[in-house]
Amino acid sequence: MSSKVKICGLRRLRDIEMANLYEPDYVGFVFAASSRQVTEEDAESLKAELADGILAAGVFVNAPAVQAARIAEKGIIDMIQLHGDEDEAYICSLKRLTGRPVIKAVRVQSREQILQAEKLPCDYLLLDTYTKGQYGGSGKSFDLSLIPGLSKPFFLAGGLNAENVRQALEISGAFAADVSSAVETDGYKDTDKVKAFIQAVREEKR
Ligand SMILES: O=C(O)c1ccccc1NCC(=O)[C@H](O)[C@H](O)COP(=O)(O)O
Repeated sequence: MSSKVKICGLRRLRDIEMANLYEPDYVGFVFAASSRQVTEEDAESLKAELADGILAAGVFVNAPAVQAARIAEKGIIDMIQLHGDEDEAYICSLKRLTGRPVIKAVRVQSREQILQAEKLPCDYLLLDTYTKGQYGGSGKSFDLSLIPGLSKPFFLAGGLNAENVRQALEISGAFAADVSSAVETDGYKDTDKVKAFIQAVREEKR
């Protein structure tokens, strides 16, 4: 099956116009502390302009479940992406409150850690690079040989770019490729880089 693609950290109207043009499967709005952080109000305006077929994931780090639930309830996000220390009880309550798919990020340090995370009641994993003091969006890659055989679909993240993404998808067997840093110039999403990344993922289909 062909791989999906997610562009994370959109925060300007022009980012949404770019997404509508190149049609990634998913975009991400970062609500956690980050240079890419958006407010609920920003995200609401951006989602209103996003084409119907593109799903928006809200990215949270140890946020109160009611915050994510409120944003989902307003229709600002279609999926919930958790990058902190959220546990089974937290994920269960979020699913009960929202009924939305949950993506649980793992900042990969070991194979065992990924296998443990697979037992969580999330719909997808997102395997990302462990960087001390940073919850995501580091632009750094990790050792793909740490990824065990998984029955749960997973997003592959961490230092992907248009040059390395096809090989990374082939090696890992990921359901989707997720990118942020490599499709930016000076901290903002760059149309040409986004286009090249999406094309690279989609060429992998052939
Ligand atoms: O991107 C951020 O600033 C961020 C901050 C806090 C938690 C998660 C964050 N990003 C989540 C993502 O989905 C990124 O796309 C993922 O970490 C990959 O980023 P990159 O290595 O820069 O491509």
